[in-house]
Amino acid sequence: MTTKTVERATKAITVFIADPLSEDGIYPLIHESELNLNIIVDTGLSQEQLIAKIADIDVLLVRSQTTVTREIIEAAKNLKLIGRAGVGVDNIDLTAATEHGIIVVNAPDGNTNSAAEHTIAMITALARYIPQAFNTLKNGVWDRKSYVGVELKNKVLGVIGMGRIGVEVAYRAKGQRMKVIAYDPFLTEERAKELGVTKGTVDEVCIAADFITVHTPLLPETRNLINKERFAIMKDGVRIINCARGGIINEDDLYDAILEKKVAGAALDVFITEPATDHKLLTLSEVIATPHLGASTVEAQESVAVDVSNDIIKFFKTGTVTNPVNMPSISKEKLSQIEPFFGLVEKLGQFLIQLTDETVKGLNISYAGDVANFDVRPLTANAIKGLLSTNHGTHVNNVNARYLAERIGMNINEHKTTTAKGFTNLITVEIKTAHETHTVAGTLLNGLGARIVKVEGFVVDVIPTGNLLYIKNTDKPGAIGRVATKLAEKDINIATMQVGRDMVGGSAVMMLAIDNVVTTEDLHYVAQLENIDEVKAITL
Ligand SMILES: NC(=O)C1=CN([C@@H]2O[C@H](COP(=O)(O)OP(=O)(O)OC[C@H]3O[C@@H](n4cnc5c(N)ncnc54)[C@H](O)[C@@H]3O)[C@@H](O)[C@H]2O)C=CC1
Ligand SMILES: O=C(O)C(=O)COP(=O)(O)O
Repeated sequence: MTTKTVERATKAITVFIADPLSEDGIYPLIHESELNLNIIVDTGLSQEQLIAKIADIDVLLVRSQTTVTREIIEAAKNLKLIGRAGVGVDNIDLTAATEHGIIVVNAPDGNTNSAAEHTIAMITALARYIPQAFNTLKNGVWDRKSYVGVELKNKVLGVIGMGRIGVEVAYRAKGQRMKVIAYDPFLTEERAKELGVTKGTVDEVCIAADFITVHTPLLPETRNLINKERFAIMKDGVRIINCARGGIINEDDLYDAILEKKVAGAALDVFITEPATDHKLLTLSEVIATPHLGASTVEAQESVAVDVSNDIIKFFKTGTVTNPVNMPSISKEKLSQIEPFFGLVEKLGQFLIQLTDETVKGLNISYAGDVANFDVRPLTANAIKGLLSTNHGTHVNNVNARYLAERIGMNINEHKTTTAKGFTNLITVEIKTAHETHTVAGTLLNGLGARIVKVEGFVVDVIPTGNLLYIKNTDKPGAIGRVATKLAEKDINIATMQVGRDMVGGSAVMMLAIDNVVTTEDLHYVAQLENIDEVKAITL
């Protein structure tokens, strides 16, 4: 006997790098041997040029230069993942990405030190007029009079946004013997104490600080956070630093505040529109600036590129990522706890949607028993995926399931309880439409896999796979026989049959596993039988 080896060519995964990334940082991609990666580096493209090139790409990798618009996302028909080698994702249309089921990942830790160090450099340069003095000297003028600065020691630094970078800036400022007052919605008194900073509101920070630095993302709530009204309550001669995002500080109001001498100086690394070469703030001698260099160090660039490259590889190998932006972040350990339930919840969703012809308005999902101890958000997403994929097709995935459901007005509730009515785990999903409510419950049986154990409140034991018939009937003698006979007449073979009832002579259900797909005509045929109330075909 001869053995023939059939080599199956894996389809190449095209990774398109649209902004300059560290070559050393992308070595995980370059040296990846199991995945068939096709890496294209093409930077500095206009929107139109990028749109023309990305129809078939699987992964788009960017920094802050490329704005990933809805048009780009829609033009990239195969796009599965957008990687941001850095923190801020305000240049990516997250709504469009989520809507299209595209996962967005970033690299939140890799440039923290560099951004914090740059901020401290900017504070020092601002306090001592280093760029202005250097410029004068370069022009041949030895001017010691115009550049009398201020010390940092004992000055108050106001930090708005105490995340990764804000905290690192606060640490370093304390090294300069500055006093730090900080605001962050998540900063507790205990944490502030631990960090050795005073906790204040945004206004309290503005009132108390000699230097104010912002370290928040650009969000609707943080846009124009520092504006005319806030400048008005600041100390005269306050100095402002923005190494986070253009727009957190209102640029027009800052310009006016500098002209009015309210603000003694500003250090800016970021602008609302970048590149910002022709900006009115740059005409002011009180303003020093860098062209978005906060993360531009060898170390940060290598680190963020490694992180995002590793996440791309992880995604294509395991379907999970470490730094998701548009889906719940969940650790590997936590994911492995819920992994066995993924298939079950999806089937429960698929089952329910086939019980109704109406639009689903609400979904209640209850986790009982051991499963209630876990982070179940991805399971709920999978149940929704099961529910929606029947009508929305294959583009529903874990990334966009909840978004799509909420967009069509579905109200989603999760409930957890430790008591599981005799089961180790029990997941019950209920859907509500304008006129109907349907429920199904399932469990994982030790060694036997997934089972549907309740349908519309009736106890059953069904393997959730293949072609099923759900029949609701009145509990009268002969119903089962008549159904079996009719199906036989249509040449439909019954593989298994489960029956359940609420009480003798009351409502009853039959759950049949059948070998064929039934037609609408077959369903009508069975539905017309005596004492049969409802017949639904369910394919799982
Ligand atoms: N200039 C540059 O090259 C770089 C800029 N950045 C930017 O720096 C900023 C901070 O980055 P990270 O510290 O890594 O992010 P992070 O996510 O660790 O921290 C952001 C903090 O802002 C807080 N926050 C959210 N809304 C707020 C509000 N309304 N008021 C006050 N605080 C609020 C959050 O609670 C969080 O603690 C981001 O905008 C990021 O894009 C980051 C790296 C380099
Ligand atoms: O990580 C961030 O948020 C940054 O602003 C860094 O941007 P960059 O990657 O240097 O274009």
